[in-house]
Amino acid sequence: MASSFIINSIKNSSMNSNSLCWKILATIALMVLCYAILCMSMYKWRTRRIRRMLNSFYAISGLPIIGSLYLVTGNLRERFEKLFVLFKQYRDKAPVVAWVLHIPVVVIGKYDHIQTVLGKSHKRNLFGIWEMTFGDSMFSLQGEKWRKSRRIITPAFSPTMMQQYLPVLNEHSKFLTRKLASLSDTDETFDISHYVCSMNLDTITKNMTGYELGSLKNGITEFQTALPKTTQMESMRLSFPLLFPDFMYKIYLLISGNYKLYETVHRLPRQIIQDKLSKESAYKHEHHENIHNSEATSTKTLLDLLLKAHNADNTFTKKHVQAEILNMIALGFESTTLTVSFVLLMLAMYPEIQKKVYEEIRTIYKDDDEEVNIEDMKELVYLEQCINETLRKFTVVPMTFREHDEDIVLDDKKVIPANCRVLVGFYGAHHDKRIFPNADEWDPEHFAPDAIASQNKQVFFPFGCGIRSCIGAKYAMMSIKIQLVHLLRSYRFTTDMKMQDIHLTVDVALRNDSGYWLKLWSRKEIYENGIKHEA
Ligand code: HEM
Repeated sequence: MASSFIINSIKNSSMNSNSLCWKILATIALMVLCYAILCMSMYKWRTRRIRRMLNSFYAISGLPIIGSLYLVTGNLRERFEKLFVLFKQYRDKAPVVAWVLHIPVVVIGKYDHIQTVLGKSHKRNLFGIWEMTFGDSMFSLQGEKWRKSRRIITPAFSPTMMQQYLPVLNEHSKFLTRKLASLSDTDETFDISHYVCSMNLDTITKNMTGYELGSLKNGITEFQTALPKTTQMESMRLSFPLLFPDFMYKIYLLISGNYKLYETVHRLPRQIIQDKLSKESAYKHEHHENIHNSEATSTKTLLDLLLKAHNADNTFTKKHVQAEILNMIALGFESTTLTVSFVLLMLAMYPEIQKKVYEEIRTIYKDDDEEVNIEDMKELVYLEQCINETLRKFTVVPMTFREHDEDIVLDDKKVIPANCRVLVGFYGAHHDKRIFPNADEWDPEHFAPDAIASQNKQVFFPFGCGIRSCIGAKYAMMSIKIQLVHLLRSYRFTTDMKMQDIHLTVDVALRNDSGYWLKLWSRKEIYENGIKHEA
């Protein structure tokens, strides 16, 4: 009797506490909903001019609260496929309006609109995405702060500095070529991007900071594994409106245990700076001289420029230096890795074109060990056509966002209102058949000298355009060419992959979800042993 009384009271009290819990949760949910509705109404009121002006634009359908995001749900691969279908569907109607939650976004994809918008715009607005990765760097900053960073960093890409980068690029490319020898002349396929990735990470780190990472020699670093995960997570954020506010995203990271990925990513620039400062202090100690006059601090790398700026101006903090180093390494190594991997995959799929590239390389370089320099590179016209075609077909940075302080009149008299976000679709412009007749194929003839001469306008934006275009464009092209010359003059690449095996995904960059699976055949071996595999 007593025990059943106790059990009943426990049951009652747990039912009571359960229902109390539910009541509290329901009240919180109601408050959150009311707050969201209030914010949205205020936002609508503030943006009434934008909405009125956008009435003349074709609008992609949107649902309450989530807007048009329901059209591009799924994993990154599914999202890109859906985006591509949407792009085809709305291509001729562009510019169109889509809705990210309740926020209107004008989507443009025609080359003349891109030129107009990027020519006038200084402000990249990515909905706060990637800010946790790239923080206070030039990539995320706006206005005067961005201008200051860009001013400090620009000299790192001067002609003199570009000359200085050549030895490391040549040396690392030779090392990669030697390393691949163990994989050559067997029928086994391997994903070339893993090797190219390590090499590019080592190269950009060494050239920008003087730091030896040694990931190609010693194996993949934790930075290399963590970085793509953070950028992918941040891209997925766009599909989950609940994760838009930074504090919600941080809670998610803490609960899922992914916060440590960010710690790993941010550890590398800290370590590089620490290493540099320790070396400087050891040098100073040893030579008893003012470090600022010493050889050890003469401007050799981007890191030297950044530390100099930091010493001269305390508003340019150590945090800024760290962010800029991370930004350069991250943006630099991923984009060049993807381009080199895609070019090799395409050349493996098109042996006739590979043969033509090889012959061009051989007319300039007779010896396998010859260094590649800036003057020779100008003669690699056909190789450059192949690189450009790859950057067109697989636009590594397929889109960006802008926001303007003033109205922008597009050529056909449509006006994008001030303070309205714009999604700039480079990928769309690169797949316009009026400009690139064979747009769905990989066809280097799109960039043949005659074809380019007939286009007296800018229609190709691999590195963006305007004031916020890629600061590393020249470095990237130089690095890509040097790697390809070293690899292609030593090996012939083949693949079992077909175009239909390529499945694109997009986070901060466009990549092939199914990898870059190649076989390679040593050219010397073919030459010496009689023609086993015709080059
Ligand atoms: C194939 C290689 C590369 C491609 C396709 C590429 C593409 C781009 C594009 C399209 C933009 C402009 C985005 C926008 O307008 O919003 C950009 C910006 C940028 N890129 Fe690259 N990039 C490459 C290599 C590099 C390298 C090697 C570095 C550094 C060494 C670099 C550093 C940057 C930085 C810092 C920005 C931001 C510039 C600013 O906001 O002022 N990129 N890149």
